[in-house]
Amino acid sequence: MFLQSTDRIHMPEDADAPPLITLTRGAKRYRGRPVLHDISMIVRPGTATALIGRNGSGKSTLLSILAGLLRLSSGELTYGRQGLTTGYAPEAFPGLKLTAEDYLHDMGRIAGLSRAAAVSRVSELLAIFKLGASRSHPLAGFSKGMLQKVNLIQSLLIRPQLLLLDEPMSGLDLPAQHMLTELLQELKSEGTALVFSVHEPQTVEALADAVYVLQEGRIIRTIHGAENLRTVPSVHIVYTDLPPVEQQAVMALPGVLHMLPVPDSAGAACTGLTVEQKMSDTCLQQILAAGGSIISVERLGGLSGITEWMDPKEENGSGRG
Ligand SMILES: Nc1ncnc2c1ncn2[C@@H]1O[C@H](COP(=O)(O)OP(=O)(O)OP(=O)(O)O)[C@@H](O)[C@H]1O
Repeated sequence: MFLQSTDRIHMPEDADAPPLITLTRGAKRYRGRPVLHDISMIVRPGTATALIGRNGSGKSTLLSILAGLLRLSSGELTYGRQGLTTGYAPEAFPGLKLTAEDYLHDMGRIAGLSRAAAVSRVSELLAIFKLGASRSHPLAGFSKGMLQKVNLIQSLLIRPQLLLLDEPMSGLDLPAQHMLTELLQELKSEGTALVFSVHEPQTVEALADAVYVLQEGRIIRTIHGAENLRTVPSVHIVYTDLPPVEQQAVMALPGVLHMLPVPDSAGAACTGLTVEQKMSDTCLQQILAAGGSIISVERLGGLSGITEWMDPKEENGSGRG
């Protein structure tokens, strides 16, 4: 199952945590041809950053740069920690002659795990990804989705501080997508920073704290804050506090996503309530009936304005439209 929206709203992005990655005015040229221009971004621990954009917009190139596999042509990339542990699952993964477990054991050793630790972690992840029965089969005979699972497993062997995933849901069936979403949510809550390219709005909604929209190598839009990254339109209502029983009754209304105390310039104790738009009238009526005063009502952005950058690749053609 995907996490319910209410499960994630209590884990806000920690805006004060020192950045793991700071990219300043990064640019990349391939044989003189510019493919990334003036890219700036900050990635903090325990956050998830989604890169979206049509085919060829530069997402994979940016992820390779963050992974340290490609050099910037200009600009600056700094890491906030020495010895930062990074996992990286590239977009394409080759079918090798090695068996899945031999490959993954080798990758574990390369990542610095002892033999025993590699064997144990590989077994754990093969079971989670439901690949245990194929562990001793050569990767050359694996399906696209099975190869993607092996690709993801190799990126997770060391529980990295920074996890870079290029279209992680690609090729996965729905149960595997749900499982991966939960796994990534767990890693994020443990402090791993996620940066991933994605074409599925529901993955953005389930995980992301920030979205960068890329078009022809430029960031054309950024959206920060999980509240603004919901597929369902929502409304933020600020009202003067109600007595506890009435306050709880409002919280229990269907469609309520988030309730927090908010400061008010007049000094009154106020509550900020985020609610699905279709339930906002009901909430407003209940607040007024309970004696509260409405201070403000604001529609939150939602993902509707950016889903055009996320539709499945197969339907995008060259993506230059
Ligand atoms: N090795 C390379 N040499 C030359 N050009 C490249 C190379 N890799 C990528 N490019 C070009 O860089 C641009 C960005 O490609 P990139 O793979 O980063 O896009 P993307 O957003 O990840 O696309 P997709 O959604 O199709 O995976 C494209 O125009 C692509 O042709």
